[in-house]
Amino acid sequence: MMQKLNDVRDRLIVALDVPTVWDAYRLVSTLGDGVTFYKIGYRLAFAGGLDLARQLVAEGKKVFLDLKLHDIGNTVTEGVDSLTKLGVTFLTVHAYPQTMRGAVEGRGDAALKLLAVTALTSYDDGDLRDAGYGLAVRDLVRLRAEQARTAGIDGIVCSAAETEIVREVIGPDMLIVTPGIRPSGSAAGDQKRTLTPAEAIRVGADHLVVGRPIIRAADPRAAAGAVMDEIVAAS
Ligand SMILES: O=c1ccn([C@@H]2O[C@H](COP(=O)(O)O)[C@@H](O)[C@H]2O)c(=O)[nH]1
Repeated sequence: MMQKLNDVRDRLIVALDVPTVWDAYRLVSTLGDGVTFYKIGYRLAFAGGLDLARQLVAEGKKVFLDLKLHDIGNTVTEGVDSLTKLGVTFLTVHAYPQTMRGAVEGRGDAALKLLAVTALTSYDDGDLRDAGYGLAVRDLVRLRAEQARTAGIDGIVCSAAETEIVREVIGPDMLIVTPGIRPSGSAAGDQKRTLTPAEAIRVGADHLVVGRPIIRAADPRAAAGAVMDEIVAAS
């Protein structure tokens, strides 16, 4: 059985979607000990974020590398093998069967947990149709969750709105990580499938990813504290 993270603070993952490593450090220092888990995505990864990932790990933080890898199986295998050396906790790949099998092979025995991105939380059924898919979001998420479990992936990225159907498919041990979290009253921005922190915890999400509602808040530390209070109260 997979060991799930058990410090309640680890349930909140703050997306470091800032332009520079310097901005990221400033944010990490502002947020302090209340935030233990950070996500590095495209913006920072392409601006020195991989070295930052190593550094944050050395300082005792957990890091989620949200690179959403997708390529031919062999290239994914080799890329994931390189990333196992960083010491990060999570890495995303797109939930295509070849990609997921390649990622599992590249991860080998390393501690890195692989998460499969099912359907981006900025997509609704119309966006999937535009992209050439014949399935509604919920059906695609269900199918990809089944394929992820078969491939040996450790967790699923989906909207918290799909947590219950995903849990039915993957069982109790795999992780469910949910972006598209919006505290009530905060702007959705480009996110289309959103839930509040309390709702996401109540339906069974393991980790909530929050970016703009915290990092663009006038007081990011207070915003993160409010999300954490909701998580604790709903847990
Ligand atoms: O389906 C997905 C997969 C990843 N993300 C990432 O999560 C954060 C969300 O940031 P917000 O500012 O809270 O919207 C962002 O880094 C995305 O790249 C996602 O939103 N949806």
